[in-house]
Amino acid sequence: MMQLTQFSNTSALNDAFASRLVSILQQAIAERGEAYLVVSGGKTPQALFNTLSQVDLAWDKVTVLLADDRWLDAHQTDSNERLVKATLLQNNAKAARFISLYANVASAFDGVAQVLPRITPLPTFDAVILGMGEDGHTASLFPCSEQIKHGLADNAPAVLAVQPQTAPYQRMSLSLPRLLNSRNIFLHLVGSNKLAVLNKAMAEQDVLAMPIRAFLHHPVAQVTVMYTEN
Ligand SMILES: O=C(O)[C@H](O)[C@@H](O)[C@H](O)[C@H](O)COP(=O)(O)O
Repeated sequence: MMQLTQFSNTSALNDAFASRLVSILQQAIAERGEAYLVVSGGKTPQALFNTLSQVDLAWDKVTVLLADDRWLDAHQTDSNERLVKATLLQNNAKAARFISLYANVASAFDGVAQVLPRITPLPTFDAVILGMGEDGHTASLFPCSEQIKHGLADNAPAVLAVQPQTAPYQRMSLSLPRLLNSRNIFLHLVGSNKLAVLNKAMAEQDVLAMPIRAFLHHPVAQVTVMYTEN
């Protein structure tokens, strides 16, 4: 199920989104003593990360991880880990714990053995922030990849290695069931081209053609779309 929340500009969206996330994380800390926040890389969330990094929160009780990363060491420009460390894990949020999806081996496929034990034991997440590509991928669940059925399967492991055919780098991605195991799921979209992709995803059901549909059409999960045109 999908609920669309529309904002008049990026800063209104980021302010509202940051306060919503803060109340979710605060409630988690109050109830369970810790909070788990899953974020996406790419261009869309960068300004949100900056806003979020400055909020007043018991960040030392928050664990941050990525929905997916490119198989690059954390010093390389296109690494999502680099991005999160440079934008989100700054200011107050520097105190948060970060769990990496990377290991220093040549291939993501070889890295699964090291990354899986970091993610499998984690409890239900408090918030997952997804992004979406113009081909309908989310996290690194790419429609073009050989691994897509594996990543969308009900019994998929928490993480899997993915080789996209239409995007650079091997990826490490959380699977559909691991991402769905969250108290709150958001989809963060900026720009009318992303709204057009969302509308296309809503219009039909084929999840292998557009993996984001597995979230949007899920019979139980509620996906809150945070959207602004610019
Ligand atoms: O590693 C990644 O690239 C992401 O996590 C990916 O799923 C991203 O969210 C979308 O591709 C949207 O990317 P943009 O925000 O750059 O449009």
